[in-house]
Parts: sequence; structure tokens; C-alpha cells
Amino acid sequence: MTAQLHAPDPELAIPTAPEMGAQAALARRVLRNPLALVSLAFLALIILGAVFAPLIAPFRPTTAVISDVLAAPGGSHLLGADGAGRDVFSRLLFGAQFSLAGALVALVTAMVIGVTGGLLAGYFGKWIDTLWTWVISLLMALPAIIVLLAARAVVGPSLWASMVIFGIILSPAFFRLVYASVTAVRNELYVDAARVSGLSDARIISRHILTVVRAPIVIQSAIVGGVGLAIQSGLEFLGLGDINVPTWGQMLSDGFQNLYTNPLLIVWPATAIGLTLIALTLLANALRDELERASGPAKRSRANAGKKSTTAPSATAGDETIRHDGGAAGEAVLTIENLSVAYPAHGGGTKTVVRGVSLTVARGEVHGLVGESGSGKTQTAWSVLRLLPEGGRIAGGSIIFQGKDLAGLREREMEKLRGRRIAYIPQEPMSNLDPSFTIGSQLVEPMTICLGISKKEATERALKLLAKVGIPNPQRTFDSYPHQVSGGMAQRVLIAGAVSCEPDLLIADEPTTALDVTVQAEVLDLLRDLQSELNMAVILVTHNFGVVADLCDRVSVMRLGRIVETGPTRAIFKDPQHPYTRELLGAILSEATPRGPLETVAPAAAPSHKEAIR
Ligand SMILES: Nc1ncnc2c1ncn2[C@@H]1O[C@H](COP(=O)(O)OP(=O)(O)OP(=O)(O)O)[C@@H](O)[C@H]1O
Repeated sequence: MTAQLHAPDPELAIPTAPEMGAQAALARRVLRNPLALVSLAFLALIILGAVFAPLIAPFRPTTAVISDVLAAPGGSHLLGADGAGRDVFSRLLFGAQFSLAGALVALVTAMVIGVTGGLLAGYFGKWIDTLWTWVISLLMALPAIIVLLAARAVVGPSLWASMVIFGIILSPAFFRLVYASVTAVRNELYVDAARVSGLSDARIISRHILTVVRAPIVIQSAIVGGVGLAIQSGLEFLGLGDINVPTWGQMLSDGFQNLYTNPLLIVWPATAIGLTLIALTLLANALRDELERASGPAKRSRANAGKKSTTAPSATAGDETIRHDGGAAGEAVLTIENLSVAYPAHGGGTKTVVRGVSLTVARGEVHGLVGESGSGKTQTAWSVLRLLPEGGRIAGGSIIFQGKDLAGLREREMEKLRGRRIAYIPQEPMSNLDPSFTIGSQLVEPMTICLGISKKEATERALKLLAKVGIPNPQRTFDSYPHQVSGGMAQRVLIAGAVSCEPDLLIADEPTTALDVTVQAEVLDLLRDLQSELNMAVILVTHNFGVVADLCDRVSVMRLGRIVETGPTRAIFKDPQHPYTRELLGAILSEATPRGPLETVAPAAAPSHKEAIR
């Protein structure tokens, strides 16, 4: 299997990079939007004028010709001359340089602070969130104009200093936007899935979170850039700017002095400022629209999938008895000893949801964790991945995986294991795939990181894996977005992703619950085949004894956070010792006649018991 997965297949075509294609398509659509095109053309013209001002401008911006004071447009002064005899056209060109650069300084400052803060606070939460939120609240409480006036008094009439300060004051605009977007996606299952597949926090933020916030950042940039330009012009119009720097704001101020003698002097800079602001806003709107259209239905927010609750009977058992019958055959890959998981309880104290759980999983063995809803199966599995939800902590015990105690391992060390040595198959396939990326890119990226192989090799490997997990047209699925495939296909994709790095331990959390019955059986078959082929240790979380009977070598029955019985599957089915196990099995394997068939359906057409519980 190993050789088969690694060997490059020359027959497999290397797909075009879908993300680059999508970006090119987006650029083409933006260029086809007339408003965007006109705005872009205008902004490009302004920027070119600013950059080439020294070559285009007939005069230096500060050159004053006394004989040309308040000269009318025409002759050597295309747009006339101002009250000091300086050429208006030249000043407009040089003014664009400084005005745009000033706005850019404010924008970059606001963006760096706001976006960084929003990402960190939104993604990591806890004290980082508290600290950033406090700083941003403080900034929002400051009156911008007063701060700028005070700063001018301290640092003098510096365009750059005032724009940096204004950028800091504007940073909450980015912070709130990014923070809201990040907190909305932080708990999406595909972010957890990315973590499980071995991606670092930095990688998840840059790939899965930043893509979500990029559209709002684009539109906000245009607004903040425009506000920066407007405020800068306003300050200079009020005479608070640096008179030695030719900006559009300074020109407004100069023009105002001669409003009655030559009103055109105020019209030129006002037109330049107004049109630039309009172009920025229109361009940002068009970009946002096209980005949203490009994402289409795939971008829609998916609510976190609620976990399916089972209808297993409530226990009426008396004292819990634990039956351990010998150690697992083969090399132990995972040994959990006396594990406890706790959460802070409402009103103080702690709530222990997993208590003294011990189990061993050997190489090549499938260990079922079975029990009613809320019995602690998922908490046990997530403890092994060290991905307990916020507030949850391993309160005691050890989780020995290949000689390392995962319970005390540093996060950096854990990152090296997740996705590489310990893989995870979730319950909800759709919510665990990022709707913004093609399936191919979501398979390829973890492989390039975990296996250190090139993108080309990872692509070939992904296509082979897709074929291996029974996807009929691997190339088409590779190029598809998650919303373009069925739930069963998505689960096959996740299984392909989980085994892509040939893990030693695979944790499958109710991997068939969200699928319809016919697909469930196929996915179970696939899991069984892959497990024996890769000789993996598997923990299978399920509430379904049918799945246990089908796949598991050993089973641990959980109830109220404890394992009440553990042993070989065959033995447990044949001779359950604990009353709770008997009750669970009794409920499922009941001989009672099911509710009568519909009149039109012949009794023979009713599904066999095994099919029914699958
Ligand atoms: N974030 C949380 N905060 C506090 N308690 C939690 C949290 N998540 C789970 N629990 C508690 O932990 C217990 C075990 O939950 P767990 O999800 O492991 O159950 P389960 O056996 O996997 O059930 P299911 O089959 O429904 O997924 C439950 O009582 C639940 O209330």
C-alpha cells in the first residue's frame, strides 16, 4: 500500500491550479464590470500621474511666478495659476503623490493593527481576546480630531505622523470586521478538520480564516483609504497641515483664500478628491460583488452540525462492573490510563464528563467506543486528539501514544502528530470541508506539509487516493467544491484525507451517521479495507452495535463518562456481563416484532435486522 500510494503515476494528468484559475476568472469578471473598469481606469490614471509627476508636470509644485498670479487656464498654465503664481496642474500632479501616499499610510497602519488584532483575538480568544478588545475599545473612545490636534501640537504639522496616528485611530474599523468574521468561522468544523489534518494555527489562519475575511477587508480598505484622504484634506484645508508639502488639501486651503476672485482654484482639488473617493468606493463595491458571486453557494455559512443523539435506552443498571479480559493482541499503539475530562460547571466548580477511562488499542485493531448519547465517547476521542472544546481539560490520567504521554505534550509537539500519526474522520462530512476551496486543494495542502512532498506529487497522490476510496471520476471530484459533491462522496474525501499520511491511529467519530443507509454500508466496507491494508489502529466512536459487530475487534461500552465493560466484540455480544450492556444489546437485538408492515408492502420486503441497524 505504501509503495502504491507513493509511486507517481505518469498517466495521471496534473490538474491546473484551481485557485489560480479562480483568481484569474475573478479578475476577468471585475474587468467586465463597467463601473469597476471606469473606476480602475481613473485610479490608474491618478496613480500614473502621481508617479510620473516629475516628468509630466511643466513646473515644480513650489515654483512661483509673480507675473502669473491668479492666471486663467490656458497658455503656459493648463489649469491656471494660484494666488502665489504656482502652476495648478503641476501642483495637482504632485499633490496626488502626497495625498495618496498619506491616505495609504493611514490605511496600512489601520489594516496592520486591525486585521492582526482581529485575527488573533477572534481565533485564539481567551486573554488575547480580552487584551485586544480592551485596547480597541480604548481607541474607539478617543475623539479622533482632538487626538490629531493634540498630536500636531506635540509633533508639529507632519503629514506622515498625523496619518500614522489617524491610522491607529481607524484600526477598530478593521478589527471589528475581522473579529466578527473570525469568531463566526472559528468553530466551523472545517477549521477543526484543518487542525486535525496537521495544519498549524498560522497556516489555518492564513488559509482558512483570511480567505473568509478578505472580501470585507477589501471593501473596508477602500472606505478607510477614502476616509484617510478626506480627513487629511480636511485638516489641511483648516490650515493644520504642512504648508511645504503640496497636497490636494493644501490646494483646497489656498483656493479658499481666493474663492471670490478665482473660484476655479477650489474646483480642481475638490474634483480630484471627490472623484478619487467615488472611484475607490465603486471599485470596492464591484470587487466585493464579484468575490461574493465567485464564492456562490459554496460560501454560505454552515451552521455547526449538531451531533446526532441516539435513542439508546436509559440505563437502569445498578453498580457498574468492569470486565477487562486480558490485553490486546499485537503492539499497543495507544494506551489510555485512568483518563478524566472536566469542564467548568455553571455556578463554579467542575463537571467531570469522562471518569477513569482506560483502554488499549493495538496496531491493526479496531476498538469500538459505544454508548448512549452523552456517555463521553466523543470527549474521550477528542482527548486523544487534544482538541477538547473551550473550557474542557484533561483533568487526570495519561494517554500514551507511541511512548509519549499526549495528556502533557506541548501543543507544538501535538501539531506534529495530528494529521500525520493520528488522523480523524468526523461525523459531518460537509461541514468539515472548507466551502471556499476545491476538494483537491484541501487534500493536497496537508500532504505537502505532513509528508514534505511537492505539490505535484501530492496532487498525484490525492488523485490516486480518491480513486482508492471509490470515487468514480477522481479528477472531477478533485476540481470540485464541496457543495458540488454528495455527502457520501464528501465522507470518502475525508477518509482519503485522513489516511493520506498513513497514520498509525485513526479516530473515526460516528463516520456514517450523517449518511444515508445505502452509503453507510459502502463507507464501512471502505474503512474496513483501508484499516486492514494500512494495518492502522482505529478507535471507532459509535452508538450503533450493528457497526460494532461489522467492524470492531474489541469494544468498550461507555455510560455516564465511564467504561462499564470492555472486551472482544464477539465475547461481549455473546455474553454481556454488565446490565447496561445487556440492556443496550437487548434494545437493539430485540426479537420483538417491529411495527406491522404497510399494507401495500409484503412482509418479505421488510429489511433484515442487520440492514435495519446499519
Ligand atoms: N463544551 C462542553 N462543555 C461542557 N460539557 C460538555 C461539552 N461538550 C460535551 N459536554 C458534556 O460531556 C458529556 C459527554 O459528551 P460526549 O460528546 O462525549 O458524548 P457522546 O457519548 O459522544 O454522545 P453523542 O453520541 O451524542 O455524541 C455530555 O454530558 C456533555 O454534556
